Amino acid sequence: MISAFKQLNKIQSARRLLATSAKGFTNKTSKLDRATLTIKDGPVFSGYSFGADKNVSGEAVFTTSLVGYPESMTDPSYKGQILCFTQPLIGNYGVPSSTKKDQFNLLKYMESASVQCIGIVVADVALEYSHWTAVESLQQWCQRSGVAAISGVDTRQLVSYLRERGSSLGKITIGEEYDADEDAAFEDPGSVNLVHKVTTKAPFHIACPPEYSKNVHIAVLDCGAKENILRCLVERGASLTVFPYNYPIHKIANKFDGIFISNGPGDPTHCSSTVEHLKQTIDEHRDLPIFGICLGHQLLALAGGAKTIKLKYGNRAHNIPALDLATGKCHITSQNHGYAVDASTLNSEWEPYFTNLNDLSNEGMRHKTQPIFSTQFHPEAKGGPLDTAFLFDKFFKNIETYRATNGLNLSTIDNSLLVDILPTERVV
Ligand SMILES: NC(=O)CC[C@H](N)C(=O)O
Repeated sequence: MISAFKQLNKIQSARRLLATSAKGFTNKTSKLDRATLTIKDGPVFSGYSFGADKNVSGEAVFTTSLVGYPESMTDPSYKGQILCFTQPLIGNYGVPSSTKKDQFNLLKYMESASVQCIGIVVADVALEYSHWTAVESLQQWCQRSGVAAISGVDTRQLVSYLRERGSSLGKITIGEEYDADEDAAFEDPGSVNLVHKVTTKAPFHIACPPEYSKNVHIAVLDCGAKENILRCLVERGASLTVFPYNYPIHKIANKFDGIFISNGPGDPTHCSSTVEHLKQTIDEHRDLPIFGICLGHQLLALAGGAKTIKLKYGNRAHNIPALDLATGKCHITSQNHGYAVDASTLNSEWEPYFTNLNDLSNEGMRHKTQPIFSTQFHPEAKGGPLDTAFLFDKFFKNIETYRATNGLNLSTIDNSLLVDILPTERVV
């Protein structure tokens, strides 16, 4: 099998070499170096490096999103992965500022301060770009960020393989012809606790500007929260205190109006302390609103006694249909996940909330008697459609009800005190 792949790849790389030299794979100043993408026990693709001069290894996954490469590449859930774009031309609108902030002191264009995937794979890279927000090219951004990037890959062949065999380990190596037989071990980012790498190292506080404030205070468990999730909470009127993912949140949950559990990278079963803390929070604070997204959904499910599974190749796209089991409506959703909740393991206290209409996997759940719900998809989008943004409003509605019944008894933390004593940004 492997030698058949090698044979095929030799022919393909010879063809590609002819095609690319005919096109003159150069930018204004330099010729692109050769690079190789090697899939463990699978095909080898030769192409051209337009990123960092660095060999990387990780899980190779693909997204079918058409736009949003800056958002995807800075999404902490992609930590340690090699991301293949099926959209054949990537980079044509350049890359916006990675430091510019909005009125909430959140990054305006990016989902975190740095690129999180370790490498990208594209069929064709646009070395020239044009967009009013762009400050650099994708090539410049990858080089500056130490991210390996390979173009000239037949991404249709790669994705056919990954769909057939499932997500696989891969390597991008820079330089002349590369011999896969001399390969060192492939690194499996799924074997380590990736959340530990992306979570804030200490609590920080985001104060809601007075013109937006509804005096709501939410505790966020940061498993690698996307910036736009934080924005969706703050712009609806909440101040946020953001905690490391393993913070014993049950001990102080009564000081907040609600708990939010974020997205994040890797296998949810690596976060056993979070699961334990959530279990206690659910048991001890029975009317406290809780909302989880993606990894947050999976952790809540584990806390509720359900199980998670690894999907064959995951769902990474901006157009995945999810059936709302409460209303019978279909929403188009943004997704990025490799694991899923096994809905058949939800106990009688929980019910499925949404179902994926492509592969029928679970897309959300809700508690039957407590104000707790969660989604596998990303209602905050960035990139992707806003069909399910109403779920943030639902969380705030639950908070309103909670405050109406518990307001006077709530032992809240003085917001102005937190502004004074906590940092205002993620602690790295
Ligand atoms: N976006 C996410 O939070 C991803 C969750 C989890 N790491 C998965 O791959 O399933």
